[in-house]
Amino acid sequence: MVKTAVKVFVRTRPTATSGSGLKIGTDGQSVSVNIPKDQAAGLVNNQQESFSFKFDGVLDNVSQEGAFSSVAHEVVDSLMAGYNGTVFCYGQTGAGKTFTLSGGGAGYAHRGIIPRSIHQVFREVDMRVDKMYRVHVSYLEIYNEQLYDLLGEAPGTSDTLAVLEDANNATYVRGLTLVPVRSEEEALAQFFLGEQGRTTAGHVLNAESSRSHTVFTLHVEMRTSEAASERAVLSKLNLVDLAGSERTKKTGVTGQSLREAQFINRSLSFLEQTVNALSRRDSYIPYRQTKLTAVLRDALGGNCKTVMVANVWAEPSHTEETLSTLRFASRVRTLTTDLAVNESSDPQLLLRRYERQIKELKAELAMRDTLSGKARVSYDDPSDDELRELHALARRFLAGEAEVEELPVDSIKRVREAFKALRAVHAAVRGELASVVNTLRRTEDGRAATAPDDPSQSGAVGELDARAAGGFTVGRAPLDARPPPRSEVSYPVGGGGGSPSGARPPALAAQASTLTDDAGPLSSPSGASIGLSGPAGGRLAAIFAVPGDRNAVFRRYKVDVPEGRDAAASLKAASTALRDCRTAIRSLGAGVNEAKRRIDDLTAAVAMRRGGGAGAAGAGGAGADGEVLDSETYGLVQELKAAKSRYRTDFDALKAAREELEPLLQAAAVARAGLLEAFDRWAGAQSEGLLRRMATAGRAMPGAPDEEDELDAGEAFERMQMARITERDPDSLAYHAALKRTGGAGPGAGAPSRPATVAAPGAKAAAAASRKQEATAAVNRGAGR
Ligand SMILES: Nc1ncnc2c1ncn2[C@@H]1O[C@H](COP(=O)(O)OP(=O)(O)OP(=O)(O)O)[C@@H](O)[C@H]1O
Repeated sequence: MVKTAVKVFVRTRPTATSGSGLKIGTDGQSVSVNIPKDQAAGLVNNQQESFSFKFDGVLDNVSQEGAFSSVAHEVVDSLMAGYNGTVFCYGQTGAGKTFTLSGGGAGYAHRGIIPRSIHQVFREVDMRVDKMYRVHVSYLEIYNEQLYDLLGEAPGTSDTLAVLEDANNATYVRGLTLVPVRSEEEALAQFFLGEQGRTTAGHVLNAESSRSHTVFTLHVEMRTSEAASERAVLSKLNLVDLAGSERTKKTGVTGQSLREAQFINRSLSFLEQTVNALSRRDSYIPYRQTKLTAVLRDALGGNCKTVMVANVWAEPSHTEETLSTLRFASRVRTLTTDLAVNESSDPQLLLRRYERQIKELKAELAMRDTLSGKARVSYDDPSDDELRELHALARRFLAGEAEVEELPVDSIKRVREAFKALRAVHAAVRGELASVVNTLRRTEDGRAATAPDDPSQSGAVGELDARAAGGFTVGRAPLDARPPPRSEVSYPVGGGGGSPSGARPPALAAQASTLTDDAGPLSSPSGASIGLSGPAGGRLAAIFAVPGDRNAVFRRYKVDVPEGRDAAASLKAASTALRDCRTAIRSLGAGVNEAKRRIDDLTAAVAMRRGGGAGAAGAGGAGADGEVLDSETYGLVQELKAAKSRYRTDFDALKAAREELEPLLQAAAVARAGLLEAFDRWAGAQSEGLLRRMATAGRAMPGAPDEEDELDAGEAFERMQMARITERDPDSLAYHAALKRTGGAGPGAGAPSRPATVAAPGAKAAAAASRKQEATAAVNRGAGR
């Protein structure tokens, strides 16, 4: 932290009248005010005649450029180096505060400190190529002790705004809109827009008097480079235009103007009290007494480089106000602030720091284990292999295998994993049980439905229960045989448990279920229309022009764009292979089931013949165990053997086909993803190209007149005007463009932004809102260009 003195400059409003009593020293820093002795009090009295003050500079007959370079240039420099800054103008009403800060009318030469600061900020941004900058602006108004967001969506609502302190004790306004701006023109447009929304009204002393305090803030975020985003420095520059103090008795104001003047005088008097307390180094500083002092807290005694401009209007009739302003200014000059760069706590930076800390803590734990003679414990996350082992152990542990008496849990992490493993085993066993019960139930139901009295249905040779046999099922899975939730099956538990047909990864299953031979319609939610170029562009442009018809474009992409055609062909090939494999599985499954039914029938027939003693004699053959069979039984047994052999062959073929299915599913999913990705890439490139072309052509919408199209008279004049401005002073182009965007009123231009009559607060807010809406529409129209 560096202690810095608040700087104070006096600026005089030019006056034709002589005898003001204000004298400026030749050093350009001192100023004195002479007050003639009060005749009524007699010639010999104690009334002081001359008051002298010394400041950092007196700006008398100084141009706007001169005022900016004395007052604000250095503050903007330190803003760009990461330091907060505040420039505030103080003085009686009509003394030139708004002229100094915002400028006088739309004249470029008369622009004030705010437009000039914006210009300097963006010039620096352009010059410092080694740094990344992000700039935001905000505009706050304090009117009758209420906060107003001049850049908010709905001007006039102040309920959500509040002055708060952040974790570093810095002041900020919660709820205030921060508008991102990428250029001088954008920032100026926001400034002009905010000016038009001010809740100001005319006044007897000065028809353009500001009856509110305003704070225009430039927020700058700087990083050394985008990639190495660790060092983010945040700084802000507050440019504060205080409402002018006035002696209500002298001006004779009444009604609403009197109320406004009372609020202004009250807040300025609290500002004075705060400055007095700070300069006396009191332990309690009454910052919270008004919104103004709360907002200016950092500027007066916090982390901020502060400059005050004391505006004086040295007419003889205002000598008292001039003296009062100079007195206040000299007290402000005794204040100091603590200056420090505001490095942000970047989340990336924090993450890296925490990672380092975790590493160090782990190393420390390991060292303690070694010192206390404990066996080496790993505090890292268990590897996949370790997890698999732990889950296998959990299964064996639950099965009560003798040699597994306990699970290895030497750290909290492993205790947690052991519980997870037990839960997974439990879920898997429960799933298996449910599926066995369902199979049994289905078999029972099937029997009841087909042959309730047939004893041969009890199952004998080659009973095909795919799950029990460690195989698979063909056909539909029961409704309640869905895989358990993901968390319960996060690790396979090993063993020969049957794999239900739905057991492939859910994501893959989901993808596969949406696959169609031609990749189907594009399910992307975005229906944005996009532009086209290239050989196919002509034909496709019409489709892209229809918002929301992305599917049509996608269909054409697969036909007309070579890259899309290739990707679609790959997907078609993968889908065909997948479909063939599925057909083969279906037909093999049917064959296996048919073979199984045949085996069952033959088994039953053989059993019946044996039970009936039919094989006792005749020219038959010998059974496997040497039993003599009659020829018919022998024939059935041979047939049974052949059926079993066919069953096995079909079964093996089915198994092989099932094994092929998974890679084919994956290949189809990959091909589909590849096609969609290629389409997205291509569509992105097309729309970027279109935007670029539109930008170069200076048009917002396709279909706007081409460069060579004839301009109407207004456009031609506008173009000529801009060319002239560019020729005369290229720096002023942004200023004029921003003025044009916002309706051309300019700062301090008075009507129409400042009505000359006093309106009721509600009417004023409504007028401000409607002015702002019109200007916002103009800015938005401009932004599209
Ligand atoms: N240095 C100056 N050079 C030329 N004109 C000036 C100067 N200072 C002030 N003026 C003119 O004086 C008039 C009053 O100035 P301005 O509106 O800036 O006063 P103010 O202090 O902001 O008043 P208020 O507090 O009532 O808003 C304006 O017309 C402005 O152009």
